[in-house]
Amino acid sequence: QAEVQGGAAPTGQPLPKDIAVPQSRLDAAGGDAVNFLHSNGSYAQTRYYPASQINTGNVAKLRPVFSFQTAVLESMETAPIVVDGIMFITTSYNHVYALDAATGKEFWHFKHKMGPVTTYCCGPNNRGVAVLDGKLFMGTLDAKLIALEAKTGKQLWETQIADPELGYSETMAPVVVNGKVLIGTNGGEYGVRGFVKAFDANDGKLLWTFYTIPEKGHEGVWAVNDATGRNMLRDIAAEKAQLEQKGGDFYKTLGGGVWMAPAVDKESNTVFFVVGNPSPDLYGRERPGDNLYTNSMVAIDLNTGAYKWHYQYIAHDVWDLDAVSPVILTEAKDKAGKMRKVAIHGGKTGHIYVHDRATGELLRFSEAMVPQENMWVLPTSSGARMLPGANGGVEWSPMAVNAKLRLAYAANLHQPMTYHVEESRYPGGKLWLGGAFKTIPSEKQWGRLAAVDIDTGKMVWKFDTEQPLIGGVLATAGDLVFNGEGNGFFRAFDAKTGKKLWEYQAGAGVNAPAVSYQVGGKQYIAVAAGGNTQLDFKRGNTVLVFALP
Ligand SMILES: O=C(O)c1cc(C(=O)O)c2c(n1)C(=O)C(=O)c1cc(C(=O)O)[nH]c1-2
Ligand SMILES: [Ca+2]
Repeated sequence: QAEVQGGAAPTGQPLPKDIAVPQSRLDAAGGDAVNFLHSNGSYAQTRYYPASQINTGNVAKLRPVFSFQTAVLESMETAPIVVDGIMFITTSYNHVYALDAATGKEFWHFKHKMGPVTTYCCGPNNRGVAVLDGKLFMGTLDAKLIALEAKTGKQLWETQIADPELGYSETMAPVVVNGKVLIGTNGGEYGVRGFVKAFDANDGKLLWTFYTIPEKGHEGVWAVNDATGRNMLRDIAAEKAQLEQKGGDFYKTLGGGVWMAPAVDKESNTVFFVVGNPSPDLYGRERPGDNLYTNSMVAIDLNTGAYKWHYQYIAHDVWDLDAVSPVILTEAKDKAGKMRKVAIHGGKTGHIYVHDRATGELLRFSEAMVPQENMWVLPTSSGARMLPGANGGVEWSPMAVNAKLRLAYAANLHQPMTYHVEESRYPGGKLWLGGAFKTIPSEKQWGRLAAVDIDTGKMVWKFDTEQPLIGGVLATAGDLVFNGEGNGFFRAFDAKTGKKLWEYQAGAGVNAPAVSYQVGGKQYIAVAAGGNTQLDFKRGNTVLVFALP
């Protein structure tokens, strides 16, 4: 139940104006070339920004306008939200700042009063706020949802989403729609039972819950192959015998986090998201069956949370290959050449999957964007080498789509790993991997920004980087693509060719998705440079903002 209070008082001063973002503005956000109202730009999450003042012809002149430093020197994954010249950013450990988006002047600073228990697997991250009317919403590491008054930073209410003692925690940016705040959970490394919940934006009351692990039927269809038709080397007979013997009660600890923002199709009233790995990550004997709906795309009803369809990429995953990069809603050709409404996902597997939006039917999967090897070798106690490693392919990094060019842009990793398994029982809300995935020190790691034709699945261009890429992509109507690297380089590319047109050294890892906006008719690009915990890229505490001179 929601309670009003809990948070520390914000420091600073109120905004000089009211923030007013009614539902109509959120609905129109994809065509709004002034603001950036959703963490991934719109409910369709294409991260395609419709302003072209900064474009292929002039981006070489892009230069910093200001750098805003937070008080928290830890990994930054925030997607700034920009409303009428005011920017809202978050940091690790759930601080929120409101600043002038043209000058960097700080208005207020809110610091969440963290509870004693936090159980995040991969860094104390936060990926941003959501906005509706005059309120901001943020999920916290101690598994709360809080609402702030946007004008002052004062906390309006907070509600406990789930029990952090059991491994529940929040890193994702919520999505607000029709008065509901939608949020999932992390905890795939802790034996949670994953979900997406809807809370009332007015008071934080729970409206519905969709569990990503059904109580009955999580064994699925005993799939032999993955989504691309490769045999996953399961011992189905042994799994069936295990299920017979132990029963299906382990649904309570089967994992299936949802830790990136869902997409929403208002026309069909549908919420689309992808579900992370089963628990424990590498030790499959604890959890016979397909482990539905882990490693799947899922569609549910916005009003009720009722199941519509799912498509599972990897049944009975034993490699921590979460489906995680946020779902994008766009259109693409089917095999017969007919344009269809689609939902797409970039996998840790290194494939982009294109689904019919109404049915989930897999229309195509792209060629592998990064090297694959030994798929699907089973983990062993001494370690089995398989590519991609457990971070992907595509990590949580949101992709972008330029529909005019028919291209999806994906930030990839190449990180050779060995997968190790060890017998392991549920440790009661503590980290529960059932083994380990280890990078191979003698093998080179690198990254790849890939542009994939969504109508054919072919990689049209690629730009290889020194370091594995994590953080996400922004595409703009200026035919540009923006992406950062852990070594501090933030770059702009020609969206058609992949030619590097501009770069800037930020001094700390640029491992967050960029955004764009305009103030007073001038277009800006903003990105956080705070490094990344999971890949141990150099930490920083800065949001950098760029514009033309
Ligand atoms: O299964 C999960 O619940 C879960 C959650 C998170 C997270 O919320 O940060 C990550 C992962 N898994 C994960 O597997 C992973 O590689 C990862 C990287 C990061 C990050 O922020 O850089 N988070 C997470
Ligand atoms: Ca995971």
